Amino acid sequence: MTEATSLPPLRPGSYAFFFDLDGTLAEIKPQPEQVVIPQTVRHRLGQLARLCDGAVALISGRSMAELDRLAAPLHLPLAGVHGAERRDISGKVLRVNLAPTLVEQLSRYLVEELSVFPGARLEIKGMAFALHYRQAPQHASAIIQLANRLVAQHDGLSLQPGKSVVEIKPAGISKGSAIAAFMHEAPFAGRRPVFLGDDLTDEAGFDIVNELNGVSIKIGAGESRAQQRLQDVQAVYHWLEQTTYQLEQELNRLPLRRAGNESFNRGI
Ligand SMILES: O=P(O)(O)OC[C@H]1O[C@H](O[C@H]2O[C@H](CO)[C@@H](O)[C@H](O)[C@H]2O)[C@H](O)[C@@H](O)[C@@H]1O
Repeated sequence: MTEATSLPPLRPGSYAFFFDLDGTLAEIKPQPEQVVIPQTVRHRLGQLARLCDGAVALISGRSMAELDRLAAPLHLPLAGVHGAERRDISGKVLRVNLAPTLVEQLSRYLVEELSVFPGARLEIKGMAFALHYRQAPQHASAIIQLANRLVAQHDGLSLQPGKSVVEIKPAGISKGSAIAAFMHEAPFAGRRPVFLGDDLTDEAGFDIVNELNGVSIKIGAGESRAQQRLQDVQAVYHWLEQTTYQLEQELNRLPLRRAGNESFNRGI
């Protein structure tokens, strides 16, 4: 895996950008609600979206409501809850839901079961449940076992391990299928996908991006199927700045090139 540098220059408008959130656009924090995307980074994302006709999406384990809150005032195409919900550029939303009775039953069960592990936290995301143990590392294996047991008992559920968290989500969804769906529709279709992510859930995204001859970038240490690596979130911010600058320069050069060609054609 190589260190990620700038993207190979392509015709402006050739790239589509997909960003994971926690650990990629925002530093990991002790609690999920402490996370922020710095204002300068949101500004840069907006600039990038303008430079590529809106082909910039967030692909996250968080719910879309959370993503909108964290990215405000941007209103980007989104895939939330590891791909269980998706909003396209026109605002159309698609969701994979669990039966309401199952959600209710699992919520009640998990609240009770996690209450015996001080520091553990349950995040209920509608169709998925994140069992956080960042503040209860001594209970990690018991919490993972609990999640495993539940998934084994219910068809239609699957496990998503992450950073100090194990999540229970609908089976058959992934960040990879969310990116693939975006790549079939405007303004993403026909472009080369670039995806940055830091965690296990992002590997499915790297797979599809690799298949589509795109650029996959792993943030931080650890095994990955991504082609390139950036050291940390600060390196992502630097990469984003460089990439936006590069695209802007390429776009700015276009009218000059055309003017130059016209002069050439007219023999001036
Ligand atoms: O796919 P992502 O955008 O990376 O989201 C993955 C999960 O991120 C959040 O949890 C993680 O970040 C928290 C804040 O830094 C941290 O406290 C926690 O330990 C991490 O697991 C979020 O709470 C989850 O819902 C996301 O699925």
